[in-house]
Amino acid sequence: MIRVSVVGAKGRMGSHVVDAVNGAADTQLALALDAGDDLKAITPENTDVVVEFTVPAVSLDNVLALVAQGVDVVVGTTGWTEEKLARVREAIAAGPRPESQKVFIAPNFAISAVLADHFSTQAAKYFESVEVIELHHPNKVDAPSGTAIHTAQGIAAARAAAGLGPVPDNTQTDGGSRGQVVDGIHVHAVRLRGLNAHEEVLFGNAGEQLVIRADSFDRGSFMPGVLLAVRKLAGDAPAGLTIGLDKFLDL
Ligand SMILES: NC(=O)C1=CN([C@@H]2O[C@H](COP(=O)(O)OP(=O)(O)OC[C@H]3O[C@@H](n4cnc5c(N)ncnc54)[C@H](O)[C@@H]3O)[C@@H](O)[C@H]2O)C=CC1
Ligand SMILES: O=C(O)C1=N[C@H](C(=O)O)C[C@H](O)C1
Repeated sequence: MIRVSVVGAKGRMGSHVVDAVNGAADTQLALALDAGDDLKAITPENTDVVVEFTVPAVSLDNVLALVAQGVDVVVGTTGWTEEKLARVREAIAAGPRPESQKVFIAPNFAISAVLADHFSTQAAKYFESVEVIELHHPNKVDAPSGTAIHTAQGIAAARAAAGLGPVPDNTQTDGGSRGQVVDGIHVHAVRLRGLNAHEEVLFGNAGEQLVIRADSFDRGSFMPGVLLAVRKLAGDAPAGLTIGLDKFLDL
């Protein structure tokens, strides 16, 4: 049995992870912690893998603490920047298990979103225009979504590798309607009661359009991906920091 501790266990995602861990035949819940609890309770003696779904403001500190305690971590929380990722790599190198420590961070665990991201990166070099729209429940604290940032970054990298220039845009005045620009790609965020997690990537050429869309209607859609990551970290995932569920899929 893989012993799994959950940090952020009372949250929307954390509570689903607790249920998923309790419901799977090969995992068992070790500790379920939330704000105010002492992370030091999680040790290699009681936990094989920690799953961390909290808030962007605290996730880095949680991961650094867990790495210092020598436990492997699956992270679903958003808000990761290159600077924060560098801090995690440094912590692994300076931690108690530099050769075997595993940390896995995924902007999205739903297969539909991972594939939409993957297909968007593939499509990127064939289109002059592209914009990303993400749509979420209004309780979400960050905008744009971590997934949308990741998608935009992947599209921008693919465009750069193909030698494409900037997307065409003759906007002369903008009060914010053109969205946030991530690596040159415009990203728009919608918050609407009734929605869960959705992303649409619009590609355009003269006379044609491609739309790639992923819809997660229920948080249960993230759980197979979370359990896959837990099993990979308890199994043959490489040591060090790994980013993106696509690394564990045969894409
Ligand atoms: N990677 C993925 O597939 C997905 C990622 N997310 C991301 O996961 C994160 C959490 O989302 P939700 O569960 O909807 O948020 P939420 O607000 O429902 O849950 C966050 C939980 O973290 C707890 N928390 C806050 N500070 C803490 C601390 N220092 N230590 C331990 N627990 C602490 C809160 O009390 C709360 O229970 C967000 O960043 C969200 O964007 C959400 C859905 C899917
Ligand atoms: O807060 C959410 O709900 C979600 N957050 C993640 C993100 O910001 O990309 C993943 C998914 O979109 C749901």
